[in-house]
Amino acid sequence: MSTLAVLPLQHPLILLPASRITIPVKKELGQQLASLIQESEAQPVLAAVPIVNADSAQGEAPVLNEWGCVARITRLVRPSALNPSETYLVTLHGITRVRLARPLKLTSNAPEFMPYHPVEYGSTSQKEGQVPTREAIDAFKRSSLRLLEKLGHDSGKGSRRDAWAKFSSMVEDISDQRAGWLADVMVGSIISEYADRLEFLSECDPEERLKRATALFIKQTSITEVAKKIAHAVDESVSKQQKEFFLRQQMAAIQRELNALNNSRSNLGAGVGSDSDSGSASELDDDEAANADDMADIRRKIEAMEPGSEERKMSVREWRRLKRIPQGSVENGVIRSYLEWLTSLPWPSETSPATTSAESLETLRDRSFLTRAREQLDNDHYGLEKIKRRLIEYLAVVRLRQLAAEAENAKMKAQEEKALVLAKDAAKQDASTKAPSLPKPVARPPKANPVKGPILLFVGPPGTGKTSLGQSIARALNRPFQRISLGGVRDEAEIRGHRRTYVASGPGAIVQALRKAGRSDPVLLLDEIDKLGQNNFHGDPGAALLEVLDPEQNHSFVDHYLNVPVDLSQALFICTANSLDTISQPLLDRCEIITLSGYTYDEKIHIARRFLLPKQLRANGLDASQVDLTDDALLCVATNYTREAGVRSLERAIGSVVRYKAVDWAEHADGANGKTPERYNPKVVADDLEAILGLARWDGDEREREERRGVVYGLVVMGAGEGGVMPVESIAVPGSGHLKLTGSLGEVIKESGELALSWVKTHAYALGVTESTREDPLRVPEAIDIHLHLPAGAQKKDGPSAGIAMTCAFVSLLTGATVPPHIAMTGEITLRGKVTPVGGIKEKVLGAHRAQITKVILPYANRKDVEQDVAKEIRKEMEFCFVRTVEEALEAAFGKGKLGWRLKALPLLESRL
Ligand SMILES: Nc1ncnc2c1ncn2[C@@H]1O[C@H](COP(=O)(O)OP(=O)(O)OP(=O)(O)O)[C@@H](O)[C@H]1O
Repeated sequence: MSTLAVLPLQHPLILLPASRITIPVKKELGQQLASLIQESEAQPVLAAVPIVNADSAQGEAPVLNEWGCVARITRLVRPSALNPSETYLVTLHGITRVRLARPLKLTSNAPEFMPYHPVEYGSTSQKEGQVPTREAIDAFKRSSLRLLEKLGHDSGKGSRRDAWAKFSSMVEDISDQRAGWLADVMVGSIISEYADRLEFLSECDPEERLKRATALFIKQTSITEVAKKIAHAVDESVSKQQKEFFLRQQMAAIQRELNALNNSRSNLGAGVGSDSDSGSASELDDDEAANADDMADIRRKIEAMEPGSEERKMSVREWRRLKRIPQGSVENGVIRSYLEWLTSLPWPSETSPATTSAESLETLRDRSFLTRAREQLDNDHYGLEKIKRRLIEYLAVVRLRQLAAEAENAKMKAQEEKALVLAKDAAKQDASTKAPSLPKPVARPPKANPVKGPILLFVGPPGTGKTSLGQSIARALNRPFQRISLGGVRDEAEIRGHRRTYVASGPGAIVQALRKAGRSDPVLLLDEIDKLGQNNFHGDPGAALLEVLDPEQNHSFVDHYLNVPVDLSQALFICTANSLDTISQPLLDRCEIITLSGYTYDEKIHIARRFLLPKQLRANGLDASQVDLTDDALLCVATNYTREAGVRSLERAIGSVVRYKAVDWAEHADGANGKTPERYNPKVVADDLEAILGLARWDGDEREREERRGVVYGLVVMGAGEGGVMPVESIAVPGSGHLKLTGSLGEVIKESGELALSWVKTHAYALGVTESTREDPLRVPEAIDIHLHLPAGAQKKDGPSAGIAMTCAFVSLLTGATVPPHIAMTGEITLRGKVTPVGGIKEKVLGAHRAQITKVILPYANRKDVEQDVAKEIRKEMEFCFVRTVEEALEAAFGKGKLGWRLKALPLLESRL
């Protein structure tokens, strides 16, 4: 009997001989173990005895097993210095069984220290040294080999399987004396049942131990078998579910087919449009039937595609992929929507290879086509004579080219057919002599030359009828009309589509429009191309448009999403823009510019009467007898409420008036508030407008214009292409002879200001501002700065056309003479005092007319613009002064003799220059 330190092992830990465990121990215990290690020379041993009652963790006194295991402490890991409260880790290696010589009673805090206790080694008993009987060893070997084989089989490939195989070879080779030891090793590593292990620990007779191990292994083998069987059963039930799902899917497909068959039968029986059966079908079945119908539709469309064409090849490829991919998967949805897009485009088909539709061809062939087109334009738009004339020319060209292309097409087709007949004859002759040759692939039939008509670009302020002219052209040509809004398009993909790899990708605006049009020859209106985003990291949307608009390239336009060339050569493109400034040069080069500059009041009244009022009456459910808008009232709306180049706000205002009258009429008709239908007054006069539309926005605007020193009125064209009047204000402030320019001015307009001041300084003596030619009017008699400002500072302004207005402003400021507020001017000046022509005359004159300016000063070279572009009524109503020099401009602005010229001074100055 000897004494050993007893280490109680927490429930359910057990250490068997020949096994190893690593367990955490508390600080006190760790320290005790550490001192044990320090005291002993070799690796110290202790008795690891399991605590058998599971409740000891909850504070009950622990009960130790009678048997334990002598263990060698092979390793002790101390907690780190940084965190000393951590537990120790001790690794024990079981050596042999040990029995407590007498029961050891522990207090509840037992695991915190190791008592020394007398023990008896199992090996000292006589039984331990005995060799087990042959039968026991054979039974043990058999059972362990069987178990190991099962474990190896179930663990699949890898290191575990190898470990079991190693065990097997050990079992086979083990000597009879060592069989007990092997039983310990195997039970330690295979058996996990606590009670079994505890019992096994108490068995010190090798014979008995082998028998017990045999029993345990047999039990384990059957457990493994049962577990496998259960797993297999679960597996089977899952695959059964899958099978059931698959069969259900098939059943649904069969059901759909039967439904389709029934539907077609009932349609045949009851005639098309009958829905006698539909009541009995469930909504849920409808969905499936619709799905099947869609697929059939896609299939039909693919079959109708021209054989051998790119689109057909692509569709067939995708269709096959679609069939392979299970329904309901994401990929299936992606392919399906792609196929839906691809098949919904108007591709040339086997039956109609020519891309221009029969209806539009018929319209073009009609001899009265141009007369009808003219009628159509007249019916839709008032005035715009020049533009209509240009559009008729355009339509004539489109017609001629299209007809010529058709003729060419017919000729090519005839040739092709002839060649085909010849080839067939030759094949017949060949067949009689040789083996039949393979059929040749069908090539795309000959195609009409693309119609390369000019691309029209309508430029003008909002509401001048650009979009509606495009619609009229489409109506005249009997083609579908589609509008593609490009305002704010920054991403090339919006025009060309996103590649299919993107989530939620789709085709671009062009392909979408083509699908909506349903024909390959629509009129496509590219609206607001001046608002197209510039080149950025999303690509260049303008560049994509260039390809669309280029007749040389657009017969094979590739949308990123479809990835199949689309023929756009039959489509007619019309662009619209408010101004040309932001349109890129290459894009402008492709277009023929048609300018719509706005309407005179007279034209507006006509447009309102003929088009806008009837349209609004229709929209609001009234007829002409219920609203009588007098000319005065219309003019008042146009002048005081909606001062614009176009007629959009006018239309809106008329809409408000009509709605007001609609309410009024309804009240009278219903007899509300003592009103009767007889007392209803349809007339709307100018005085009623304030009650309907509120206070006039522009009323008295002219009165605010004042005749002041240093202020003159210039003419401008604003961003949206609208002409108007802008004051040029200047004041003198104490300073040192500098010029300050404000109002968000660009480089050119700033230079123009400096130019004007230089001219004025040079002519200061002649104008009587200074007493000698050497004096600087900004320094003598007092040193001043001139501050010139153009209001609406938030709006960017540029261009040279404010030259004469600025000169007049400086002259007015320095001389004290003033320019009357009914005069406005535009014109560029040179350093030598010449007035050179400027653009936008029509818009500016119309703007001046709207602002009730009665006299405009313009460069002489712009005379022809006024004569050609400005309506007669306006020319009659306004006075035009065409000037060649600044002196003439000053005289026109200030009035004859108002400025005290020292005439003799001029030649002197000239010669000095
Ligand atoms: N000459 C005209 N005759 C009859 N109606 C006209 C005329 N000009 C414009 N309209 C009408 O004015 C309205 C606005 O025209 P539209 O939409 O074509 O303007 P837009 O020039 O395209 O403007 P935006 O630049 O804002 O797109 C339409 O209802 C149109 O029918």
